[in-house]
Amino acid sequence: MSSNGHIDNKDTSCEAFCAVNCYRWNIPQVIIENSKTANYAVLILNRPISQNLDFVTKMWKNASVTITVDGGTRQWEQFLKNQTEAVRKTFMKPDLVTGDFDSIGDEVLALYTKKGCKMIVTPDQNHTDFTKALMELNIHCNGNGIQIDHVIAFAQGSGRLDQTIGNIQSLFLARDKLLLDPHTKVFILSDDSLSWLLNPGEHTIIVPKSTLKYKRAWCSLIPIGEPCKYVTSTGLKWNLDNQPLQFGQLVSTSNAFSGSETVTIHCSHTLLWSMKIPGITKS
Ligand SMILES: Cc1ncc(C[n+]2csc(CCOP(=O)(O)OP(=O)(O)O)c2C)c(N)n1
Ligand SMILES: O=c1ccn([C@@H]2O[C@H](COP(=O)(O)O)[C@@H](O)[C@H]2O)c(=O)[nH]1
Repeated sequence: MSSNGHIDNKDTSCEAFCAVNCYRWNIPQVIIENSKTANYAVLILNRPISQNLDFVTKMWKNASVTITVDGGTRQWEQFLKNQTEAVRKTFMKPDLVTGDFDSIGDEVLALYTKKGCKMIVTPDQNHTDFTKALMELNIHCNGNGIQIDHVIAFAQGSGRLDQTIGNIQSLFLARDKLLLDPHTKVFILSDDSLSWLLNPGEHTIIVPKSTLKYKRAWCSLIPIGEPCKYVTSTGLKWNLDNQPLQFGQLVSTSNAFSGSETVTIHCSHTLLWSMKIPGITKS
């Protein structure tokens, strides 16, 4: 085992990582009951917002910190434009607007500056605007005594593939470069897909009832960046039993739920987990 408590890639025995990292992912709390039980930040990345008004309103209003990221500010403005005056008034301005401001557009830049938003220019061209927004979120939280349990980044799988992959890189950077407090978890929400990294270790995922009820609810386990030598799962339609996941070999896409309220995953290396959250998009 490495000094930071993670499993070395060379350490291949299943038993070696059993006692190391245990995680419980209460997804109903993250996505459905957030107002009561969690402190979180919302980030709007530069993709059209496809979730329904009720969901977006709830997520935004109950967030401890809200950030629109560069062209994400334009997307937010577009989302508001499509709402009634009454709805528009209920949305406060974002706490921060960040980015290198190459895609926010002059008009929206001027509008949000005039609204009195805190505009933070992040010109560094070695990191994406998403990654830099996470860094600014950390500075904001530290400076204002805010503790957040998780971050929900509104994104989409559509659009530029390099940006979609870059967003997954941001998940790795947040974890490996400690961009945020280590207990703060980062989720990407694309339409009705929620995705996050599973560290090497044991995971229990509490599955929302809406997902269990939904006939075609899917989930996936993707070995991003490196093969995952051992994966054992319960609660899935196609469970893994101490099996490897690796591109060119086996990758668990289009998996499904068995009906159990919890899924357990025991993995030797990092996996990207994605799952369907029904009822949060417009259609
Ligand atoms: C090896 C390497 N490849 C590529 C880049 C270029 N690069 C990486 S992140 C980044 C900023 C991207 O900004 P963002 O606003 O997130 O995306 P954009 O819409 O401008 O492409 C740039 C230019 C780099 N600095 N180093
Ligand atoms: O196709 C896309 C484009 C962008 N993103 C995410 O949004 C931020 C900000 O993008 P800008 O183009 O600078 O406005 C970017 O860092 C990506 O995280 C995306 O996901 N897909």
